[in-house]
Amino acid sequence: QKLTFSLKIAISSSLSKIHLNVSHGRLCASSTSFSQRNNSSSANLKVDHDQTTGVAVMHMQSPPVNSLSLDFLTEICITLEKLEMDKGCRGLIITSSQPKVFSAGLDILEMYGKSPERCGEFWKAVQEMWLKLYGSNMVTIAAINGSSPAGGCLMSITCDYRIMADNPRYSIGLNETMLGIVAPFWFKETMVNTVGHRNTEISLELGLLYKPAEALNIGLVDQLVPEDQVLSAATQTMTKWLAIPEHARQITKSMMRKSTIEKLRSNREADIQNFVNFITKESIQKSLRMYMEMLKQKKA
Ligand SMILES: CCCCCCCCC/C=C/C(=O)SCCNC(=O)CCNC(=O)[C@H](O)C(C)(C)COP(=O)(O)OP(=O)(O)OC[C@H]1O[C@@H](n2cnc3c(N)ncnc32)[C@H](O)[C@@H]1OP(=O)(O)O
Repeated sequence: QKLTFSLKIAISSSLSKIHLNVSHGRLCASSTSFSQRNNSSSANLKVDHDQTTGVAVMHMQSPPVNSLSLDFLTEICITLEKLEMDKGCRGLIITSSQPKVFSAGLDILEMYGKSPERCGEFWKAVQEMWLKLYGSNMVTIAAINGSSPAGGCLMSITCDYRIMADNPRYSIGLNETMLGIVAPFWFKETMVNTVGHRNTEISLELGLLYKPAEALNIGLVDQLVPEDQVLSAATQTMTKWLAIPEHARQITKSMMRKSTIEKLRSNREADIQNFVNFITKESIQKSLRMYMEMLKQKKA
């Protein structure tokens, strides 16, 4: 068996000591005296990358509700690509900086009144985000510190592990049918891979949104913690996951997810066409309009 050693030397003028150590088959160079942070921000994302632990925390900060617009999805994909390529990043925690909401899911305005070309571009970006996250070599943890409907739930279940704030005002689930739309096969399969066929069937047909305790009960999330401990619990869990021999964990993850990923990879164009045909239908546009009106009325 071939062992791959990656020599990670973080060069910084402020660091005088670099120590070599071997950890789970990885030869690492790390500082023992300082924690090196590499923080970056784009318009709607803040990434704190701790070079010492190899863990990046991606804070979504797209007001008001982190809805996934084409621009926001593009930003997320670029960030994921950079982190994936960075040998110094082994773990990713995704969380929200917006109060009460992890992500409201796909931006409904991207699916309403838009040209077929634009809808196609949007859907390609949704696919891209899913492919990058579900197929990531990094350990990925969703620190769900607010509501997480539809695409927000999808984002969460693409991660390896989910920790949710134990606040009954929050909910999570694939509620697409409540909008009069249908969760595509790869949303469905990610859900099946998480909570099993029967739970998915009930959940998707009824468009259920689960309170944290219910979500824990069906295995949609893995752990509930008090709201102010979501990030610290995610960091603790990350340490445990990163202690597993890396190549073995990565191959196992790939084995578990490969067939679902391949199904989309080999059908991307058809899936885009399917989405565009579906979403531009007059009846579907009407359902989306009614749903948006309902959201506004709820507010009034
Ligand atoms: C065959 C298969 C083919 C393929 C078939 C097609 C497949 C498509 C798959 C779709 C996947 C999706 O994710 S569809 C998206 C589903 N998402 C949802 O149902 C979530 C809807 N939102 C909510 O429930 C709530 O907003 C929630 C997130 C809990 C936050 O509640 P709050 O009270 O804090 O905030 P609100 O006042 O409701 O919202 C603040 C503002 O944000 C707006 N807003 C909220 N969610 C939004 C969203 N997703 N997109 C845009 N805008 C949104 C509201 O309208 C408000 O706008 P102003 O009034 O202007 O301030």
